[in-house]
Amino acid sequence: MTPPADHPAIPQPRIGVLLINLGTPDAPEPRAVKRYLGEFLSDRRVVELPSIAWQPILRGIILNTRPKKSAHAYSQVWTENGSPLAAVTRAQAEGLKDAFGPEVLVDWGMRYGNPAIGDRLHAMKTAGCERILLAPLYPQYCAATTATANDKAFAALAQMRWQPAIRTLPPYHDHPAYIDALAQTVREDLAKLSFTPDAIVASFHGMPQRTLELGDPYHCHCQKTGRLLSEALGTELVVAFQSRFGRAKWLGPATDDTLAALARAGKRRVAIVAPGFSADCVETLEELAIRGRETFEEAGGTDFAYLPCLNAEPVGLRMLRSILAAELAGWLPAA
Ligand SMILES: C=CC1=C(C)c2cc3[nH]c(cc4nc(cc5[nH]c(cc1n2)c(C)c5CCC(=O)O)C(CCC(=O)O)=C4C)c(C)c3C=C
Ligand SMILES: [Fe+2]
Ligand SMILES: [Fe+2]
Repeated sequence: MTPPADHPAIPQPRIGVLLINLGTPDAPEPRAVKRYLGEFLSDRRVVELPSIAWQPILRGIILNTRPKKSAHAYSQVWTENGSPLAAVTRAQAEGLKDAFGPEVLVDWGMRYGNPAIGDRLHAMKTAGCERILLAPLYPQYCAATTATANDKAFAALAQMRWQPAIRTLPPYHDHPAYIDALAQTVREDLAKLSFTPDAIVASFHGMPQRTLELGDPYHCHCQKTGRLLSEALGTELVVAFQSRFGRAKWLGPATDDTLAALARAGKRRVAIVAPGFSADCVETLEELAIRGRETFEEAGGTDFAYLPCLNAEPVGLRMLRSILAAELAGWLPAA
């Protein structure tokens, strides 16, 4: 039946998959970094302090000191395609473009900065997506990453008259496809090294210790990934937590202390991998690959290798395709 002439246009129904990562500055410059950090560190899921106490510290101290230092870190890893985190997340979305058939649109968005989650959800809805899978690309669940990404998406959906049906990607810290993909890349990368490491470190992003006590499963998810990866590789892994921020107690052991302690204990050859990051970013490429190496060598280490994340490598894309396809079950026509 033809709709009346004044009926709003209704596009062909489609399914959307929105890959979500943390977000990154638009440029490796203090002004852009300040804007990004201002949004990121004002998120009450990230810094769980009352605004009245935190905002004066953030605006009065942190945003006047940190952007310059962080901009320098970003400038050391910036690529011709922009920030590594954005470049890789874009490449992951492009790499999965045809993975689920012509009726599935794969896009990407960032929790902070650009492309904004709300803008991408509106674009997907305009393109006809009546069902959307939100996929925060954090293998280990954390309120400061997974939950806030979903919160942001739901805040955008709250503005829509005709909301799409929504699913969210669960944590995949112990998913066999994820562990197998990690084990395969670690094995292949180790085989390319000119040395055999005395120790392999699995470094995860840190969190305040208090979040573990309050019931966030992040620490347990990281430990489980570490154990499963160690079992898959058939070798011991040293689990550590990086990127300490602020004065509160954070999960430990700290990655920098661990690297120095290994060197001092005579483990002179070390490889380090960051299984909690689905894309290489300033935290892996600058903090681990550059500063981690310096820390290790200053403590007497001789050989250091940073092993890249799964990124948009074929093995990483195969893993994402498999875990996303499982979440689309019942939405996609049976294969
Ligand atoms: C992978 C999980 C992550 C958790 C958990 C996390 C918690 C967390 N982070 C900060 C502070 C900063 N993080 C920064 C960068 C950053 N963090 C993650 C991931 C997690 N963060 C990623 C992927 C990145 C890289 C972004 C990029 O542009 O490449 C930064 C910015 C860099 C810097 O200035 O050092 C800060 C600050 C807190 C406070 C926190 C939990 C409480
Ligand atoms: Fe972080
Ligand atoms: Fe735990």
